[in-house]
Amino acid sequence: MYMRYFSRLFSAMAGPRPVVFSGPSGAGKSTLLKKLMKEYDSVFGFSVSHTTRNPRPGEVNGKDYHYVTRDVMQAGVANGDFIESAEFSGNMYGTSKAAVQDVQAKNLICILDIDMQGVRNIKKTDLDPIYISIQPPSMAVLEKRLRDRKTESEESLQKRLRAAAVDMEFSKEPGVFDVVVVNDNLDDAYIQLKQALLKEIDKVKKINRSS
Ligand SMILES: Nc1nc2c(ncn2[C@@H]2O[C@H](COP(=O)(O)OP(=O)(O)O)[C@@H](O)[C@H]2O)c(=O)[nH]1
Ligand SMILES: Nc1ncnc2c1ncn2[C@@H]1O[C@H](COP(=O)(O)OP(=O)(O)O)[C@@H](O)[C@H]1O
Repeated sequence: MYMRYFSRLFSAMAGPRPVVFSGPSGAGKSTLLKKLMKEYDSVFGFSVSHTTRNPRPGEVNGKDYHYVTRDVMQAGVANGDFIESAEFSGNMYGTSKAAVQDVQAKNLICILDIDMQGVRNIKKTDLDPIYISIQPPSMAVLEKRLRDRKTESEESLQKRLRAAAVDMEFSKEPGVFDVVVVNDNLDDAYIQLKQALLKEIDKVKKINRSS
């Protein structure tokens, strides 16, 4: 009870509550969070994860991810530099302590885009974020979006679809997510997302106005 109170108090002192975005690969997390960060650029900051996967065309090192080798990533994890890390579709991904601290130091709402293992692990920390799951309307739509995105090999696509089926079930577990947004029509999904975050957005705007 007291521990919970103090961890809340400390996270309040550290700045606004972070937001976790999770959901299947191809559900639309990047699309939605980029829209959000564009509209509210002085409110949200992105936690730049590390990954061992190769950059896609258009992705920028240090902005979308920190692209590193497995050796570098494993050394960082062993050194305690990461809040959480996971293996997804044959690659390592992880949130460094520095990634979150960089955003919180600017008094911005820190956005984490992480898979379901990341969600489970973040729940064991005192980060206390708002958990949002972005889900596709169906498996068929998800597959079409992933194919149309043209970023994955057939093997990678199949791995992502297998993980997606597990993720869709996970999102239904009671008490895991604060909000589940089904991304069918993009504009509707975006409105739902904004609705879920409005209170936190207003808080940050107020704090930043008065400082
Ligand atoms: N646990 C964890 N998952 C991450 C992290 N960064 C990205 N992911 C997840 O890794 C998965 C694959 O990401 P990515 O390769 O960018 O593919 P995409 O989701 O299809 O664009 C997605 O589910 C991301 O949410 C991280 O730092 N930690
Ligand atoms: N509501 C939507 N309707 C149609 N296409 C969408 C919608 N949301 C996202 N997309 C497209 O689907 C693909 C996957 O979205 P993306 O944001 O990359 O997903 P994620 O980050 O969850 O892997 C992208 O090509 C994106 O442009």
